[in-house]
Amino acid sequence: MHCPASQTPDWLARELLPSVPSASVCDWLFNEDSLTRRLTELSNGGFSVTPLREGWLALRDDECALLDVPPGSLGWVREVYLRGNGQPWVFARSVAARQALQGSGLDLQQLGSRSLGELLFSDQAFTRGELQTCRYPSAWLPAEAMADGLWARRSCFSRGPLAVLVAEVFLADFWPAAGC
Ligand SMILES: C=C(O[C@@H]1C=C(C(=O)O)C=C[C@H]1O)C(=O)O
Repeated sequence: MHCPASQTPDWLARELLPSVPSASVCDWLFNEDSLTRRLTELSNGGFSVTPLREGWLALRDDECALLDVPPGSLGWVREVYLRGNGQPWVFARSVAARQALQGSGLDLQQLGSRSLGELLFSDQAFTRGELQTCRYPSAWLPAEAMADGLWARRSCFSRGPLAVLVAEVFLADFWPAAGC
């Protein structure tokens, strides 16, 4: 799905943000620990993952740029809700280019409602790249979660030639639950 340039977000590292969010928001945007672990703690064990859409799709321009593959490259796309006590707290979109996945041994297609984080954080061979943030385009969210100006973050988990780009959008109901 080609997105007009006006919609392609400007992902920025913390030090490049024109205005820095509150300390509590920054903690969620830039903390490098597993979000699965943190949401499990915040929900007192009430964490769950709901797959929304998965499949081989053309990756978006901002994804291709970061993964350093040609525009329109095919990749595995996994979109999920991360829920706290049943409430959608985060919309996550994780992608990996098809040619990098093939032969990598990483089988994203079998994950289902297990957390991708359990895979990425249990394998010491994965290294996490810089965390970047943006205000996520509302049109890229599921209809029921659409809202302007939601904070998102993304980072790339790499293992040799394989790169998994994980974007996490904090939904409106998350911030009151986190006490922010
Ligand atoms: C990278 C992590 O995995 C989480 C789990 C995801 C999934 O199951 O699709 C997506 C985004 C992540 O927040 C993590 O726990 O930090």
